[in-house]
Amino acid sequence: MTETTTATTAEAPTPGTPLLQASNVVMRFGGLTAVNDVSLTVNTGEIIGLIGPNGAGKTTFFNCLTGLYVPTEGTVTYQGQALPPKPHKVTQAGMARTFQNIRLFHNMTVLENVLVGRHTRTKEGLISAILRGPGYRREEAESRAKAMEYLDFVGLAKKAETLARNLPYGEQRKLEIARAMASEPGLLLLDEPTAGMNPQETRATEELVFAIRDRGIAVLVIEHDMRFIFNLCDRVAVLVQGSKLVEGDAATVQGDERVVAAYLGTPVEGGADSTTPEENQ
Ligand SMILES: Nc1ncnc2c1ncn2[C@@H]1O[C@H](COP(=O)(O)OP(=O)(O)OP(=O)(O)O)[C@@H](O)[C@H]1O
Repeated sequence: MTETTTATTAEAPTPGTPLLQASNVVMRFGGLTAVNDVSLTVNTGEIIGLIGPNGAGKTTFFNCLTGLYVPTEGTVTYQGQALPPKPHKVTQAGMARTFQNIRLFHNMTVLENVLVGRHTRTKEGLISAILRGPGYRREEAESRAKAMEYLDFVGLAKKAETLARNLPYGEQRKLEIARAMASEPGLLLLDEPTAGMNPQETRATEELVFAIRDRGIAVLVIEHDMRFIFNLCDRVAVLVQGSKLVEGDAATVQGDERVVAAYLGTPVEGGADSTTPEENQ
């Protein structure tokens, strides 16, 4: 792996240029089409929201973008390059993500979790980071300083030596964000970052996402909390039953009767029908 020491902010391309381009992505599981011909562009400097009722295909679409799934059809490019269907290569290319179900190393400290997140930006690989090989130790001082910066950024610097499993739930989500940022992405994908948070934590997360954007990192976020999404996002795409129903700014999406119908379970022309009510707090 190659070393990249310059912060993403300094390398960020001109705001408004396409970063991620997903074109006509289809993902089928046997007879089920979980993602149906979805196209989405995220430009530099943008915060884009992805919403939709439970089971609409949001996480599956994320998995297609980040190399966990190879789409049945369609293409995904990052800065104009096709993305290899391997999560670590996608991270290396500049896309990092968090997971709906938090995936931390629970028996490692908060700081160690962020250090693991830096492995794509250091010469030493993930295994060496976990096993603490000699090369890893050499790079540790520099990586440690960087990791502490990210912990400070998300407000967890004081908990650096705490075991991840001992953090309250909301802070575990923040730690996932710090770990993702440690790979110095150009685009951060957040899968339900406020799930399980109280309103105060949710507002703090909103501020955190704005701060991430202000550092030159574009954000694509899945979330069920509508207030959060509409406060935050430049554009919002609505998935219903695997298909993109609407995409636009907050006013456009909120005013679209097909979106209201999809969330309330009213039949909609074109197949977006009878969806169960959503937990849109
Ligand atoms: N690995 C898989 N194998 C088979 N079916 C799957 C798989 N992953 C997802 N699905 C199905 O694909 C559909 C879309 O699921 P997905 O989790 O992407 O929805 P979602 O919009 O993220 O839902 P939620 O808001 O509840 O997280 C669902 O019907 C789900 O059961």
